[in-house]
Amino acid sequence: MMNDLIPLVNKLQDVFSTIGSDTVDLPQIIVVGSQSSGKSSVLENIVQKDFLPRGNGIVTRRPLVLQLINIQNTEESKVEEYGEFLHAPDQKFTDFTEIRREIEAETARVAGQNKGISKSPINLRIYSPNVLNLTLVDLPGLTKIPIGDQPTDIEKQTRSLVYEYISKPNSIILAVSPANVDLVNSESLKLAKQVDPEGKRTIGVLTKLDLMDAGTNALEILTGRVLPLKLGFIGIVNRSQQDIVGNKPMVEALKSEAEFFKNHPAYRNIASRCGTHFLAKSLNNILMNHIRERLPDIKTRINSLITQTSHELLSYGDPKLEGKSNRGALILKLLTKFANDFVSSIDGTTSDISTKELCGGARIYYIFNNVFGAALESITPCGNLSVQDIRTAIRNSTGPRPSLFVPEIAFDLLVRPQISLLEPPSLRCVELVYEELLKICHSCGSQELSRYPRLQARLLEVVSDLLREQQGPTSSYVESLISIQRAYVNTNHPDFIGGGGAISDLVKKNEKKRKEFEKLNRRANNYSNSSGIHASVNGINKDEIHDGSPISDILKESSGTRETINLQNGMNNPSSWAQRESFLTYFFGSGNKTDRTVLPDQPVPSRNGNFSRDNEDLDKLENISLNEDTLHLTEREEMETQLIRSLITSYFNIVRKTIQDIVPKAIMHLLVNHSRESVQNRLVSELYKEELFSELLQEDENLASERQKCKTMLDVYRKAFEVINEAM
Ligand SMILES: Nc1nc2c(ncn2[C@@H]2O[C@H](COP(=O)(O)OP(=O)(O)OP(=O)(O)O)[C@@H](O)[C@H]2O)c(=O)[nH]1
Repeated sequence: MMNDLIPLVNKLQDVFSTIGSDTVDLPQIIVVGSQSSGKSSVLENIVQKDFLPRGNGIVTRRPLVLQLINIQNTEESKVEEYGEFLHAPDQKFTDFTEIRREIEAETARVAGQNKGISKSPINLRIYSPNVLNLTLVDLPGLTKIPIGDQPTDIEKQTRSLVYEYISKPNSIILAVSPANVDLVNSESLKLAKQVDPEGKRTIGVLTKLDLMDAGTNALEILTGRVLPLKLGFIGIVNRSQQDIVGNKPMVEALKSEAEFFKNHPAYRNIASRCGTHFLAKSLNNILMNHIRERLPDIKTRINSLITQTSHELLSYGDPKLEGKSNRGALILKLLTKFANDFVSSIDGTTSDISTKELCGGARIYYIFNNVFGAALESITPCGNLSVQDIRTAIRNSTGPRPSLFVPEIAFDLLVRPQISLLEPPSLRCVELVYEELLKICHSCGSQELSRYPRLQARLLEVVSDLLREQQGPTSSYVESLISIQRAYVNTNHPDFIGGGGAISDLVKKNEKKRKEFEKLNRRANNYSNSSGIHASVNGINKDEIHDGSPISDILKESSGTRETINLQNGMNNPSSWAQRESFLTYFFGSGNKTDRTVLPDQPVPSRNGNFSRDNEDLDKLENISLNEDTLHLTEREEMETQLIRSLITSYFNIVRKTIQDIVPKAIMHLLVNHSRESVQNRLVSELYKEELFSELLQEDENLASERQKCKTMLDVYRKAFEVINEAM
């Protein structure tokens, strides 16, 4: 069972190499060393074959994933040693020189001739009775100076490649250092220390022990007294350059190595823990234990990858709905999903509600309450009406001769266009909601739907058409809501300040005040003209008028202070009370529209401010509004203007309230709810047609390939899981 672990990881390695992903950190031994430290020699010794490229400069320029598989000789026959590349699975390399050539060719193919390095690994598997099961990754040697046409940042590139491999927590670092160089200068150990500071997963390999200066030895290092590594240091003697040139056979080299340790005075006692054979055995043990330790975690990891990837695959579409016979069901499903998304977005029940901005239904309510509300509020009821406009209206409604009820006609005349001011914001409100609905429908849809861009486009088209169809009638309806308000000016509205009831109340109140005042006045006279009492009477009266009387409210709303002062002065003067009352009744009658008080025929001011009973030429009268000197108003005109303003404001506020209330209701009913309720039916009736199916379900190429990739990954993970399950 233990011995099956390395082949198991080899299998996993192969499985994962097909997708070129390192989503799973598999246990493997990474060989790291500076150039000429003897890396290749160590590997060749382990394999007991010459098979690695040799030469000057960096020879290893791509990671080499070397899987060693032990095969046993049978009693009858000796098995054949051979190598196999993952990139050429059908080729069996029995000649190891061919393997070297293939590595060189494959390196050049991807990394170029004598140039830089590449991250993409070469996978080589060697079957031999002389190897123990092992998986090693040989990496480019750490270099300092670029040579040939190597890129100037070759050192950085190599380092980052090495770093990438050794920083994975499941990898074991085989740090090769030559014994004839001070250990503190070992590049491989320096790098290993960065990713494994406690030395838990680093094995030190000391090469070139035979090249150390006479009288020196590495016993201190090999026994772990210089640098404590949990997995220890192992001393090695590889073939020298001379041996290589002289083609010294591998078997001979291993023999010489064993002799070296056995006979060396310093290493004699630790000879059994030195040399290539011991290294291979140790690595095999270390790797097996390591795999056994990591396997449960790896299994869990693969399991979660399966879940994750199945989920992702599902997001591309239900595999049960694949195939021609299921096209109808698939379209229906996608239509329904789209319609449901649209509805739940409006209802605010969608699962992925944005937290960054208002959207969907909430945004529609925001439009109603804030945008529309603010737009209506910002209209000043008489903002665009000058004193002159009002007086011109009064004069125009008077005609050539001053007649009855003139200011009421003027009020009517002036208030209608003011009501029209409510139309643009109301129509804008319809537009905003329409745009929001369009936005909602653009945000509906899923990964699955985006797989079918034509269907998606048609869905959007159909819903946009539906919305557009509804927008027209909604706007017309809202327009007519404003027209309705303009059609009849209801001065009897209970909230209207000029309403019959309100005015008669005002008149009654004023009458009461007048009587009280007269009573006080009489009493004051009885006190033989005591000046102190007079003052107090006047004081009381003034306060009362200022305090909450409807007319003073009207005045507060007015903008012109001059008019206000005039009117108030007039009211403070008891003698003008009768005149004031008749003035109010003149405007509004005595509370009964059919029974209006007729004002005595009074003179109307002409353009030069004089009263004239003569008939004026109509044309001239119209021109008055253009004439500067007409701005001089009589007291009476000021009062009229002021009152008309107040009436317009009061009436406008009533209409505005109604519009603010009714327009959102109309939009909800005619545009939002209607689209919400009919979207599903509309989509089905427009798109659920057999003859459209194949066109609508044309897949997006990119997404189709993404989905395929996802499917392949899932297959790989499932296979890996199976492999582990069989072994555990
Ligand atoms: N005498 C002796 N020479 C060695 C030993 N190890 C390696 N060499 C020599 O050192 C030189 C470099 O060895 P390689 O195995 O090619 O070193 P490398 O680390 O793989 O070098 P690159 O592939 O260039 O990164 C060769 O000439 C080897 O013969 C050793 O233990 N003793």
